[in-house]
Amino acid sequence: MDAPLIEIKDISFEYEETKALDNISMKVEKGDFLAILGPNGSGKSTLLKIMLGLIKPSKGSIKLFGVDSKNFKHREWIGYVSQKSNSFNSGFPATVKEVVAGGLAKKAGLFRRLPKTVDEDVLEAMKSVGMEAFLDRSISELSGGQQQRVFIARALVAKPKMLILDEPTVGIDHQNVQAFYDMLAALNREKNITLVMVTHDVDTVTDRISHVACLNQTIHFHGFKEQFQTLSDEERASWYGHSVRKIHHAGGGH
Ligand SMILES: Nc1ncnc2c1ncn2[C@@H]1O[C@H](COP(=O)(O)OP(=O)(O)OP(=O)(O)O)[C@@H](O)[C@H]1O
Repeated sequence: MDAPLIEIKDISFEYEETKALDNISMKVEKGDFLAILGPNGSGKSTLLKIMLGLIKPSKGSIKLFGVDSKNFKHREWIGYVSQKSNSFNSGFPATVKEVVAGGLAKKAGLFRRLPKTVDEDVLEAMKSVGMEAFLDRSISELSGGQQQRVFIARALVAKPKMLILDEPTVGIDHQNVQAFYDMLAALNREKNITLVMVTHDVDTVTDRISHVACLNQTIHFHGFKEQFQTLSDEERASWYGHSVRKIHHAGGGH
């Protein structure tokens, strides 16, 4: 069996006085579509940053693709779409094609030039997110949801094995959120890309994902979504201090 793509063991992290993560252990296996749920300030973004190697835990260890994160050499296997990527300066002059090709920069740095297949790679990435008709448009002309798809294509163009997404549906209206999650589910199923996603859209995502992790400083639940669906509202509320559903609705502006 393949090693887990992410294996976190007994990790803690503090920002000066604030304890953000307390003794977290979890695994992400190849093919998982994991939603990480939790209220504001529960450590979700911090956990993603640790997975990405952007910050180091104060305690514990992390393995990526079976290798200690300190020795892991294939950062291009892990694509990242950050929370802020779609809050784009509307005057930004780049075309969609240029933005997506920019996702090859990490690889290009390695080989000092873009691969000859750049146009094909960009087209393939754009097809995966259903946006091939928009290649020559200016990025600033697109809607929030369309821009978010372009940023996913930008992460996909480097052909990652896994994508980490921090609240990817912020700025996307409710109707388009459904189609957006369908697109992610297709990437997971058809392209076999493992997905780890922070989200507040509990009700909308549960049909598409395979696993759920509930975080509030520590992991209160991590398992198949079918197990998550059998938990009572009281049980979920006891981890959060208030109900997960309430978080979903109250989080509309988040
Ligand atoms: N750079 C920082 N300096 C100090 N404290 C921080 C910093 N970043 C986050 N924190 C604190 O660490 C805790 C966890 O923050 P984190 O951003 O990981 O939560 P989150 O679950 O992603 O929240 P949200 O849903 O609001 O995005 C919070 O108490 C937050 O205030």
